[in-house]
Amino acid sequence: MVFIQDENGTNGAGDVTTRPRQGSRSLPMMTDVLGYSLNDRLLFAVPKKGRLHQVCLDLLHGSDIQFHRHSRLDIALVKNLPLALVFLPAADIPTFVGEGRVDLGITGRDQVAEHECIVPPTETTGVEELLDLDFGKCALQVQVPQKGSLAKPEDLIGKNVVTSFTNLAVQYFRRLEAEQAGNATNGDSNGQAKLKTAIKFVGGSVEAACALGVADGIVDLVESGETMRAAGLKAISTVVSSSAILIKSKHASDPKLVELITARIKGVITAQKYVLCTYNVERSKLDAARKITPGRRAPTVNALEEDGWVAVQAMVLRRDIAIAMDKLTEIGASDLIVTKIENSRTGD
Ligand SMILES: Nc1ncnc2c1ncn2[C@@H]1O[C@H](COP(=O)(O)OP(=O)(O)OP(=O)(O)O)[C@@H](O)[C@H]1O
Ligand SMILES: O=P(O)(O)OC[C@H]1O[C@H](OP(=O)(O)OP(=O)(O)O)[C@H](O)[C@@H]1O
Repeated sequence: MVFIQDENGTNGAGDVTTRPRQGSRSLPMMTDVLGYSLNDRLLFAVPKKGRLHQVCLDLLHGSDIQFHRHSRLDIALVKNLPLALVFLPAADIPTFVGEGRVDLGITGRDQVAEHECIVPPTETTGVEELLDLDFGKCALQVQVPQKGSLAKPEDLIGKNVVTSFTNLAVQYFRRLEAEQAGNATNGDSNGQAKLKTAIKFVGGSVEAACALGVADGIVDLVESGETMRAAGLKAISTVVSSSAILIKSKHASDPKLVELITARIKGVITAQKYVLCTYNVERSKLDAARKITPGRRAPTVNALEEDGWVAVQAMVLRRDIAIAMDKLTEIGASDLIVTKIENSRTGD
């Protein structure tokens, strides 16, 4: 049972009934709960747990998407927009959005790739990527024990591989086996020889599988590499590179609201990526200063009361700001101030 909560934060159990949604779809919908209907609301799926959960909540907060969610409830109505949040496991979000049951979602690109292995997108189904959210960066990698004879992915052919991403792993080893057999294919399973490599599913702590003798190698996510190193593993190949993405259904019910939410989220992501740098510099050094801080379009330059000096303001990538400040200091810039950007609309 999925529960729903009204705008005032009151709890209520939600019946699941079949109702046509507004727009072109006819969908099973949770409706008429405590007098509130979801039919007029855009549905937005958010990871309910795991690595992406808190970052997504912060992103919603930064985008002024206001809601109150009771800890036991998987749906929360948004107070200030015709939107309802649906809290789902990251792995399930591509299914709900891909089938058009939910309009928008945030999940990892790896989860979309895993889903698309078994449910390839068609003209009317599957998800569209709206934004790369620049967090949740990781890579799905083939890993083997540091000590041992396995050195390349081909060495795992015919052996045991453990993963939570069985579809991507099957596709990967199917291609590898076909290549080894001198019969390269696009990885499609139709008419292919039986897979020699055994791909086994585990839901978590995949890294323990080799040490416990369940696997010869694993296919698992790596970010910092700490888990892999601690488990005595090394990466020998990358299956998919991933980050969190905003996705939409091909039948999203309210395109204007989708656009508004995308713009708000993009504003927050951009704000997090950049800082605002202001400083004073001699006008004779302005060209050099411009090269160091070109801004997104161009820096803002204002005359100072003091002759021969200007004040400059420009957005600078957060990761580049220390080097930019070093270089500005070298050309004689002074009064450098770096400010956090709370939110932004950059127009592209
Ligand atoms: N170490 C990591 N660093 C960055 N992103 C990650 C990492 N691990 C997973 N992710 C991203 O987060 C998504 C969800 O993974 P996670 O394991 O947190 O979800 P979960 O299985 O729902 O949660 P849990 O593991 O708590 O049950 C992954 O598909 C991936 O895109
Ligand atoms: O490279 P690292 O920064 O160490 O991150 C990688 C780890 O993060 C993920 O697991 P998570 O911690 O989410 O838990 P899980 O094993 O239960 O999936 C992933 O499955 C790795 O185990």
